[in-house]
Amino acid sequence: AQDEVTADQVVTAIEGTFGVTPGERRNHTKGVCALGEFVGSPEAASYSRSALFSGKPIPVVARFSLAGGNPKAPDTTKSARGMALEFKLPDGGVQHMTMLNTPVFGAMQPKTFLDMMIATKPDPATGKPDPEKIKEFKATHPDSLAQADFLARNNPPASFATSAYFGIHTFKFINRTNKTSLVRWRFVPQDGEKRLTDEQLKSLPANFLEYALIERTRLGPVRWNMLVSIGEPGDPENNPTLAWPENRKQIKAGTLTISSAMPQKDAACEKINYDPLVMADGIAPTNDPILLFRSPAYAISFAKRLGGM
Ligand code: HEM
Repeated sequence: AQDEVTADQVVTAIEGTFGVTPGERRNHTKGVCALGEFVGSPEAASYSRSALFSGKPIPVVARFSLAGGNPKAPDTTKSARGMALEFKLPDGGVQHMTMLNTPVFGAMQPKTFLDMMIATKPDPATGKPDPEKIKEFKATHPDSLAQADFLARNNPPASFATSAYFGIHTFKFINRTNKTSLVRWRFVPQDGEKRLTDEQLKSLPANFLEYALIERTRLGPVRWNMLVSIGEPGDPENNPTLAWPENRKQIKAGTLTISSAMPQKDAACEKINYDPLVMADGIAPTNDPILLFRSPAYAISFAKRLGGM
């Protein structure tokens, strides 16, 4: 049954597919740290009483990453990119947002994610995943297709600074009168969305994203608009593989400014567990089974890497 899948099983399967880099994240292993701030808008404050939307600058510790447990994954890999944010609120509270550059996720239930890890495990004979197993996985897991399709059709970003990042899950905003709104958020780059060309996919070296972000922040701050869509009755609430209709009411909830970036070793983001369920008053989770499953999986990965495993 679906609910028999444990976080331990899934982290073990990630390790089986990608191997283990001791002391490092089991997933999104390759990444870069960054620092900045967020300023929320009054319109967002009417939907959420979170201190995030007070209008005062909120310090942010960010991490940009490549999906997967390979610390040497080429930056041209057609996998997801991540942006994780830790907001440090004035009252000492903390808010996390841990996002991908795909509008939807590739699993409706943890079992699909587990089966994907098992199906993509390299065959010892070839060192590559078995195409037959991947075919079989896709045929039996239709909830995996939308994200895979997005990644196949859209080349990876040319820079972490030229990508949009999506919260993917539905969350709840709760305002001062206790009114709850279902929301989905995304961060859209003021530098514009720019992807690698097919030519660059073939010609670029394995490592350029970290350097490009550090160089970009040296030229001046990098900004994203935080956009929030307000859900309507019937919009999928617990299914991160389904997008919402395009015409939902959308507000600008704030501006993220990244002012510096640095290699992750010994930097502020390295020892953060960007558990997406770390939330402050005014924002709350839905019952999305993937969202709820992430927390224990990240805790296992975090405990292992802190222990040098
Ligand atoms: C069953 C679903 C998922 C599992 C099992 C999973 C597992 C993991 C694990 C084990 C880590 C490393 C945690 C650490 O050591 O700190 C991680 C990191 C990450 N995950 Fe997930 N994940 C899932 C779904 C998602 C989804 C839906 C998103 C985005 C909406 C996402 C975005 C990220 C990002 C951006 C990171 C890197 C965070 C950082 O920079 O520290 N993951 N994931």
